[in-house]
Amino acid sequence: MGRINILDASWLAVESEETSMHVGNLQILSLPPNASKTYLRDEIQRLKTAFDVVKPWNQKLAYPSFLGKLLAPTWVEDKDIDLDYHVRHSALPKPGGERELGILVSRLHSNHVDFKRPLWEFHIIEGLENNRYAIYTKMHHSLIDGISGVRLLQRILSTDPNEREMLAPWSVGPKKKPKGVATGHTPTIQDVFYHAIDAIKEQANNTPQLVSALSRLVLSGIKGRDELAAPFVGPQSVLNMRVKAQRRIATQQYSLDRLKKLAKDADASLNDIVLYLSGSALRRFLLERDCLPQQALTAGIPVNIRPADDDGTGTAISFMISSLATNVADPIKRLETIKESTHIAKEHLQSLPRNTLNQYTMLMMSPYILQLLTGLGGRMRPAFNVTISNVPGPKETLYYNGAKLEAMYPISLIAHGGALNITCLSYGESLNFGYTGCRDTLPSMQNLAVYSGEALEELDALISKKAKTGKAKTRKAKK
Ligand SMILES: CCCCC/C=C\C/C=C\CCCCCCCC(=O)SCCNC(=O)CCNC(=O)[C@H](O)C(C)(C)COP(=O)(O)OP(=O)(O)OC[C@H]1O[C@@H](n2cnc3c(N)ncnc32)[C@H](O)[C@@H]1OP(=O)(O)O
Ligand SMILES: CCCCCCCCCCCCCCCCO
Repeated sequence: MGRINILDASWLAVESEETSMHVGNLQILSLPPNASKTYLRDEIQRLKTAFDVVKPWNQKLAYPSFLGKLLAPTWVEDKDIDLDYHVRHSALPKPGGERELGILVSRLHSNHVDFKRPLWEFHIIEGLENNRYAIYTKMHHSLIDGISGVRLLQRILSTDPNEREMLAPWSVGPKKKPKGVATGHTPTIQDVFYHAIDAIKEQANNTPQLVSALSRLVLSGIKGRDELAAPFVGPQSVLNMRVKAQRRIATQQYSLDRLKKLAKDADASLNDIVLYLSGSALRRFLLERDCLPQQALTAGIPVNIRPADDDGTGTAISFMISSLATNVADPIKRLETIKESTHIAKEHLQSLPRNTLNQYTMLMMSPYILQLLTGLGGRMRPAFNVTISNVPGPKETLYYNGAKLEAMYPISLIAHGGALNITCLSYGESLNFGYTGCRDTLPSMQNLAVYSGEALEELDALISKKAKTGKAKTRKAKK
C-alpha cells in the first residue's frame, strides 16, 4: 500500500480521544444446520490460526522519519500479526435478544483500535436467541469505506450454502489485477515528497473548475444566492456540540422493494426517501424536546467516487450537502424540498471532472478538518448537521461455511460538531439502517429509528392517496 492518500490521512489526523475514526459492520448469522455445540469455539480457533494475512488486514502505520511524521504516515505490512489479539469471542447475557446485542456492540464500538497494530478487530458473539450468532467487525476508516467494505465482504462470503473450508476473512486477497498494474511497495522518504508534488501539480491543472465549483458553494452560503445547500450554513442544534467518547447504536430494517416502490410513486430517488425518513424522524425528535431549529437542518451525504472495477481499500468518497427540510411541517412539501435540494447538489457535483473530486472534497472539508484539529469542532457552526450515508450492498443471500447471513447493519463514526450518523446498507431484500450517536447527547436514540418507521407509514399513505386522487381525476376527465 505504501503512500497514504490525502483522504485516508485525514481520518487519521482527526482521530482523538473522544472521536475514534473506525467504522464497523454488524452481521447476524444463523448457525449452520447440525452445528455442533463447539461450532463457534472451533471456528474461532480456526480463524486465529489462519496462515496468510493479506491487505488491508495486515497493514499497520509507520512514520518513516521525522519529516514523514509531519506530512503523513505510511502503511507497512505487519509480518508478525497477533491474530489472538484481533479475533475476540464474546457472549450475550440472557435472553440474548437484539437489545442485549445492541448494548454490547455499542460498548465495543466505543473503544479505539490499537494504533501500534493493524487497525481492526473481529468479534464473534454467541448466545443470540433463535440459534443465531453475530459478527461485529471494526476497521479504521483510513483503511475502508462503505463501498470497499461491501466489495471485500463479497469476496469473503459465498453465495453457496454448501461451501465449506472457507478462507478466514483476512486470508482472502483482492481480485487478480491485470498484468502491468503497479502494486504496493515499501515506502521510501522520496514517496512522501512525490505525493506532495503530485498533489500540487494536479491541483494546478484543475484550478479553474475547482475555483468555479467552490465559488458557487461559498456564494450560495454567503448570499443564499441559489438553492445549493452549502457547508457551514446549517443552524446550530443540540446535535452539533462537542461529543464524548462513548457511542450508542440503534438499528432499523425496511423492505428495499417497499422503499423503491414508494420512491417511484413519489417521483423521487431511493436516496431522497432515505433523507426524508431521517429528516422527518429528526424533526419529530427535536420538536418533542422543544429544540427544533427554525432553519432547516442540513445533511452531509457521502458520495462514492470509486471506479466501478476498483476493489482496493481506503477511502474514495466526496460529500454533497442537502437540506432535510425539517422546518417544513407538511410531509409532501418536505419531500419536494428535499428532492429539489438533492437534485441541485448532485448536478453541482457532476459538473466537476472526476479527477478533481479528491481535491474538491479536501477543499470543501478542510475548514471542518481544521476546526477538528484546532479543538474548535462543536464550538462553531457545523459543516452540516448530520451525516446520512446510503451504501448499496450485496443483492444475493450470502453464507460463511454454511452459516446464513440473515442481516447486516453499518456502524459508523461521529465527530465534534456532529453527534449523529445515519448510514443505511442494503442486503438482499432489505435496507438496513445503523444509527451511531454520542451516548451522552442522544440518550433515547432508538426513538429516531421508531419515528422513521412511522414517517414511512405516513408518507406511504399520503402518496397512495395522492395516486388514487390523481387516477380518479383522470377517469373523470376522460368521461
Ligand atoms: C465475515 C467477514 C466480515 C468482514 C467484514 C469486512 C468488512 C466490512 C463490510 C462492510 C462495511 C460496511 C461499513 C459501513 C461503514 C460506513 C462508513 C461509510 O459510510 S463510508 C461512506 C459510504 N458511502 C458511500 O460511499 C455512498 C455511496 N452511495 C452513493 O454514492 C449513492 O449513490 C448516493 C450518491 C448517496 C445516491 O445516489 P443517487 O441519488 O444516484 O441514488 P438513487 O437513490 O437514485 O439510486 C440510484 C440507483 O441505485 C439504487 N440504490 C440506491 N441506494 C441503494 C441501496 N442502498 N441499495 C440498493 N440499491 C440502491 C436505486 O434504487 C437506483 O436504482 P435504479 O436506477 O435501478 O432505480
Ligand atoms: C473524505 C474527507 C475526509 C474528511 C476527514 C474528517 C472529517 C470528519 C468528519 C466526520 C463526519 C463525516 C462522517 C462520514 C462517515 C462516512 O464516511
